[in-house]
Amino acid sequence: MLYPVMLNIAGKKAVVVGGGSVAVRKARSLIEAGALVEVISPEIAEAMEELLDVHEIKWRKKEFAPADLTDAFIVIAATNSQETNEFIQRSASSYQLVNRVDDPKESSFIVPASFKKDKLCVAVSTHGASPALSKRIIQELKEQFDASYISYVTFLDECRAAVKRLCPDSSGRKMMLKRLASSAFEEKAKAASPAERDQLLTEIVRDWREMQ
Ligand SMILES: C[C@@]1(CC(=O)O)C2=NC(=C\c3[nH]c(c(CCC(=O)O)c3CC(=O)O)Cc3[nH]c(c(CC(=O)O)c3CCC(=O)O)/C=C3\N/C(=C\2)[C@@H](CCC(=O)O)[C@]3(C)CC(=O)O)/[C@H]1CCC(=O)O
Ligand SMILES: NC(=O)c1ccc[n+]([C@@H]2O[C@H](COP(=O)([O-])OP(=O)(O)OC[C@H]3O[C@@H](n4cnc5c(N)ncnc54)[C@H](O)[C@@H]3O)[C@@H](O)[C@H]2O)c1
Repeated sequence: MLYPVMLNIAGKKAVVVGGGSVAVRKARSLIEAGALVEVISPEIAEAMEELLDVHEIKWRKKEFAPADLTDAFIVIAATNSQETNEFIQRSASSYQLVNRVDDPKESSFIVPASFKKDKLCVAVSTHGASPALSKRIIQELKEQFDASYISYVTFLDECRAAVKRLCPDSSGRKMMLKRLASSAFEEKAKAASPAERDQLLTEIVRDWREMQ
């Protein structure tokens, strides 16, 4: 069983070895997360050239060598050669995170299918059993999270900051935060205007104060 996490890789060096369609997909998501991406490959696909045109990423036009991994936080072994991918993995230090796109069992992490919009991220993995199914599950889940849902999540972020500021005791905070996350509150918040939303938060804080 793998351990699911949300990694902060902003400003960290990410080395993608290979320049084919799989490398492109991984490079794109690393860029979105703010990593400093370096692509190592003698050849790159057109879609990778397009990424190079619009983003601050480096392309080292060469075959992989262990020195390419210096200072890398994350490594993606995405060549079409099993031997090379294995060599990349063996060349990494134990503290570097390595994803081998051809071998989930030997990877220190695998990449889930995901949907990200503002504060909401939904990720699905089948532990490599069926990446195509992970992708389909995400496409189906995506339907549930329309613009009103995303703005509700953004509102919850503001509410959380307000509740932490206003309420010093942890059980009161927990009570309010659970109420904000309830489906009843979600329905009200999604239908409300910004001014009405502020009023909804005020009511929750008022109810808590009355209980004191
Ligand atoms: C989710 C997604 C994220 C991403 O890559 O960004 C992702 N693969 C995606 C798509 C996809 N990959 C493949 C197909 C063809 C259909 C099929 O095989 O099902 C499709 C579907 C398509 O392309 O439509 C083929 C494939 N994938 C792997 C192998 C090697 C092997 O199994 O050994 C082979 C066989 C190669 C061969 O045939 O030899 C391995 C992995 N792929 C993973 C992730 C990790 C496990 C995720 C999980 O736990 O579910 C893991 C283990 C490692 C990793 O890459 O991290 C991304 C969807 C992005 C999106 O939503 O658009
Ligand atoms: N994880 C996934 O989601 C997934 C999906 C499909 C396929 N795969 C696996 O990923 C592999 C790559 O798929 P692809 O479609 O991107 O392949 P591809 O053939 O399009 O690209 C391979 C890339 O690796 C580069 N390369 C080869 N040897 C190299 C070396 N020694 N050093 C640096 N770069 C080197 C090539 O220049 C090329 O850019 C497949 O062979 C398959 O095993 C994984």
